[in-house]
Amino acid sequence: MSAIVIDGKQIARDIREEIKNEVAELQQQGFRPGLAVILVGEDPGSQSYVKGKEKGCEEVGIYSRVIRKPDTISQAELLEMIEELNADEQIHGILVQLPLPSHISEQAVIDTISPLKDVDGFTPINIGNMLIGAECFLPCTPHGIVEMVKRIGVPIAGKQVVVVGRSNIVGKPVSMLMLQENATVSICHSKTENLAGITKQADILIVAVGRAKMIGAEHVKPGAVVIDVGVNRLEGKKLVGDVRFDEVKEIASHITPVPGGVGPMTITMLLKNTLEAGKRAAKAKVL
Ligand SMILES: Nc1nc(=O)c2c([nH]1)NC[C@@H]1CN(c3ccc(C(=O)N[C@@H](CCC(=O)O)C(=O)O)cc3)C=[N+]21
Repeated sequence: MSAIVIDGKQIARDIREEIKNEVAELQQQGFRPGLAVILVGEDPGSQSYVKGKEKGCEEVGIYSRVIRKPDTISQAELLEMIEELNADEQIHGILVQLPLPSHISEQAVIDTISPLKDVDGFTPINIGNMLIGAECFLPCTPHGIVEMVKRIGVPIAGKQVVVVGRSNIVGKPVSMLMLQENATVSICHSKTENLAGITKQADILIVAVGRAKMIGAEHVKPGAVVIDVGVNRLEGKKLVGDVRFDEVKEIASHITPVPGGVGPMTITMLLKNTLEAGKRAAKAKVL
C-alpha cells in the first residue's frame, strides 16, 4: 500500500491562517510585527528562499524588509547593519540568510543578533534555552517538523525517532525537540556504522543530510513515518529531497514530498516566531 503523502503546504496554510488572525489583532492595537531579512550575494537558491519568506510575510500581514548586499560586503559592515536592526523599533525579527561568503564568520554574525530578535533560533541563548525546555525562539525547520508530525496525528511519545544528519540548524535541534516530546532518539551521521540497520528501527525517520536521494527502501521499516528535510537542486533546477520518494512511498505509512513538505513549514514557523517577537515587544511597550 502506498503511503499518505503529507501535505506540508496545506498544514502551513492552516497555521498561517491562525498567524494572520493574530497579526490582525495586534495591528488593531497599533502594533505590526516586522521582519528584516539580510541576503548577501546572488546565490539563486538563497534568492528563492528569501522570496518565499517575503511572500509569507505579505500573506499574514507581517511587515518585511529585505536587505540585499553584494558578496563583497565586509564582516564589519554586516555586523554594523545587524546592530542597527537590533535597535530598530519597526523590526522584531532578524534573519541573516545562510550560507554567507567565506570571508564572513557565521558565528560572529549570529552572535551579533539580539536573542530577542533571533527568530531563526540560532543564537547560543536560544539554543541553550531550547535544550533545557525554557521559553525561546525554536529553530524554524525543527519546529516545523514537530508541528507537522503532531498535526497529522502521529504520536511521538515513546516512539523510536532516528535522525540522519547532525547539523546545528536541523539534525541536532530536531533531535532535542523530539526528545522533549518523549521520543527515544538516535542520531546518525557520516561516521555511523550500519546506517540501514539503525534507520530501519525508526518509527519516525527524519533525514537532513543534504545529499540527493541517499535514503531508499532498504533504510525504512514498513509503516514508518518519513520526513525528508533535503533541499537539493539538481541541474535543470529540479528540487529533490534526500529520500528516494517513489521507492520509499511504497513502504512508509506517511512521507513528506520535496517540494511541498518541510519547506513551507519552515517559513511558517519563521512567521510564527516573528509574530511572537512582535507580541513580546508590544507587551514590553505597554508595561
Ligand atoms: N538564516 C537562515 N534561515 C533559514 O531558515 C534558512 C537559511 N538561513 N538558509 C537556507 C535554508 C533553507 N531554507 C528553506 C526554506 C524554505 C524552503 C521552501 O519553502 N521550499 C519550497 C520550495 C521552494 C523552491 O522551489 O525554491 C518547498 O519545499 O516546497 C526551502 C528551504 C531555509 N533556510
